[in-house]
Amino acid sequence: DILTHATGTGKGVLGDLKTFTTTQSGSTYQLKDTTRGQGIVTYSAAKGQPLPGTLLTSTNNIWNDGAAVDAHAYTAKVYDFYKNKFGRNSIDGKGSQLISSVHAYDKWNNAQWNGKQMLYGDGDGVTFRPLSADPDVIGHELTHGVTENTAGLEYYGESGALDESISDIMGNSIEGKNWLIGDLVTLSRPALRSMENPKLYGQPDRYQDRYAGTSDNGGVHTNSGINNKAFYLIANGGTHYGVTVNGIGRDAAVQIFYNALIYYLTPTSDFSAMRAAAIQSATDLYGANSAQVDIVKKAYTAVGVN
Ligand SMILES: Cc1cccc(C(=O)O)c1OC(=O)C1CC1
Ligand SMILES: [Zn+2]
Repeated sequence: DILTHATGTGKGVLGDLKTFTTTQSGSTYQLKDTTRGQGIVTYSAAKGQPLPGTLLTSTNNIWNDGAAVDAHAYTAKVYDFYKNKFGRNSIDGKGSQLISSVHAYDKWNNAQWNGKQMLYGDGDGVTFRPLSADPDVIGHELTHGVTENTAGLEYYGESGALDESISDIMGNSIEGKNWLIGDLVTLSRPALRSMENPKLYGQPDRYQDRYAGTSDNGGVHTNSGINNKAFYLIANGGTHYGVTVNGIGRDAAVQIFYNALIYYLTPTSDFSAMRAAAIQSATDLYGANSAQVDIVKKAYTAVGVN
């Protein structure tokens, strides 16, 4: 069969109509976008099929699986963000295929990068709705893949919290609005995490209040709040524990963190190394005596990281 790309239409989980790129193969359409890197391919892993599950197809290019529509359309949005803003071609920089499986497991309140692909649960309808419905979730999961291919931050303790924070920072920058993570998919509360006020959802907002226990790989989803707050202060500005920081905007701030990720962070980087990496990236971009470098220093001082 001759394979040509086509434009599919469908409603996302929240009932919003969207268009996305599909592949026509004879009289069938596949949820496969061959116009981006080596492809964006979206599967259904319903009923516990072995991953990635069943490639989604349609006979008329009109799609009614909202979770799949969102996963496919938002993965293209994340791909375009990395390509257009950072010149990065997919997770590995070489256009590697972006594979997503929706309906993973049973009422799974989780989203995951499993080292090879993205997985999205449907949620149980109490805690979460289907997790691919929020672009910051897709940006978060795909960024775990980018981090693995770059700094390789170890997923434990402080380096693990940085891995989590970098994923939140990229996911938030891709969504490009508010400072909440997962706000479109959480049902039992307004959001999963707040970068503006981490304490709203049980995260520390300064280093001295960090979690030092062993649960959740040493608190990777808890202590990420400290670095998320530093990003918020650099991007938006604010006064935190008496330290006032002027914001430089989300767009400039995320460039500092992407450069830190690909040039300076290493598998065992801790919070202090994150501060140094962000200062060095700002120095590279704006000069040693720039206002931006001073803002980065102030933000990390505000969250107690020196
Ligand atoms: C919902 C969830 C549970 C456990 C791990 C993750 C994880 O990917 O670390 C997860 O996904 C997120 O945090 C996304 C950003 C909302
Ligand atoms: Zn994560």
